[in-house]
Amino acid sequence: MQPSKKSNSKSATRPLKILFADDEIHLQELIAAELPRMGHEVTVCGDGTEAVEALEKGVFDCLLVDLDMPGMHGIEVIETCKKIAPETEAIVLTGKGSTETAISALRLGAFDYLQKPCKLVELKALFQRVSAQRDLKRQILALKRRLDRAEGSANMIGEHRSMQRLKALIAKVAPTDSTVLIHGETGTGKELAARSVHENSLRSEKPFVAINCGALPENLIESELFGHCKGAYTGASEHRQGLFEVADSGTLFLDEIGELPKQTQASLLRVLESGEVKRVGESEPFSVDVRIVCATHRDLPKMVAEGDFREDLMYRINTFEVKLPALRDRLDDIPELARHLLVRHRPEAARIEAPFDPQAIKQLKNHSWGGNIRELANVIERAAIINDALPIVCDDLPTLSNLKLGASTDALAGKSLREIEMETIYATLDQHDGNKTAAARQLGISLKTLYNKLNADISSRAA
Ligand SMILES: Nc1ncnc2c1ncn2[C@@H]1O[C@H](COP(=O)(O)OP(=O)(O)OP(=O)(O)O)[C@@H](O)[C@H]1O
Repeated sequence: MQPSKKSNSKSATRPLKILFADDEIHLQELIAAELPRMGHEVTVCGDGTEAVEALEKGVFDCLLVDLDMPGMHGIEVIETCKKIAPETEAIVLTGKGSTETAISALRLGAFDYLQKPCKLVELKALFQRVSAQRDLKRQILALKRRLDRAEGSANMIGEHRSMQRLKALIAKVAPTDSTVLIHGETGTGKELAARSVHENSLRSEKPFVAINCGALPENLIESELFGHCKGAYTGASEHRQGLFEVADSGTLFLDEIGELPKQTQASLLRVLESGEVKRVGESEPFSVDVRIVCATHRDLPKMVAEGDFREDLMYRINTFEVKLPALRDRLDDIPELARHLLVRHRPEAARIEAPFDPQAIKQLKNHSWGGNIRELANVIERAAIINDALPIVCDDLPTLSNLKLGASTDALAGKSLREIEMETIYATLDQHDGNKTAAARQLGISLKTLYNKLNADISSRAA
């Protein structure tokens, strides 16, 4: 989707899909001609039964319904509408003297009522309110989902060169509508980076909606992304908006995109290319204006080569790729990060010059941080629970050997120190895919010492 020109949608009335039901022919003709002129799409029905059929089949933003119609009464239509499509706003048209019935309609959840003969300007204003109300509802929904995952602001801590480069890239790409692909190991801050893209974009006032593509069963993911119609499958008892709709005019963050099932990859590609979404079970697509940010810890080109990820989708999403550094490659950022994470639990840490004892910082800097900042956040949270005073000291942290080797002392007993040392060296090399410079840095020894130890080990085995 390339919606840049639509991003001025902050105050404009969003085009609505309106269902109109009235038995008066001249009104049907008027509405069929005038509503499209206001920019809306309208389906006209001559009675209540027809309106209910239309509600069963499609999704509407708004139902405009007369009360006194032959056959099914308007009130019944509203009742049915609230059952099968609770998100559709109902507006009642009443003749003189039926104000009481209109009030019953409001009690049933109707949005408002208009008395006949009504003026087009009144209708227009009402649709503006419906549109604003729907925007608000979407935002609330998105906020609720965000709140569930609330983890503070999108402020990315880190002054290491790699972080400075990353922040500069985000600042450049954020105001555009380009799709961004964020690559990084687990816990490196991919979601935070995605939020930062959103918050620095022109869409910052609009919803930011996140979904972990690996967290939902294959049969639910399409419905979660694109929505579904009532009856689309067993258990779909009402129409439901998908996240593309919820994120409309905002940003949709597709976390762990590499985990998306093959079939959904095809559907997603269609949506990204056409800018149109079709709810599961619905035949008519509708346009959405969504900026996409994806993230993965997987090697997508490798997945493509192995046939697990669509090549065309990869090229569609990697327009702008950013890589998040692992925490072990920016250990100097640890003091600031640790303070930032501690403030979440102990606000007073923000005002203290040294909320951590220097030895504790040293211990934190010595660890390999396979789980990156998420792991650091857990260690800090645990420390904040153990120690209710500041500064945090070494005793409040898990012991370094446990952290570093990830092994119990039982597993080490019976081995010589030399064996343990070599096991640690080989495990660290494995972690760094054989990169000796990175392994030596993490082990806290020089590259030369690492070579000496490896050579000595090889010679002793050969002897
Ligand atoms: N640069 C940063 N500054 C401050 N906090 C950060 C930073 N990066 C990550 N965090 C924090 O670390 C935790 C993990 O971050 P986030 O969820 O964004 O990582 P992720 O890469 O998306 O994780 P996963 O791979 O598990 O999905 C969060 O609490 C987040 O706020």
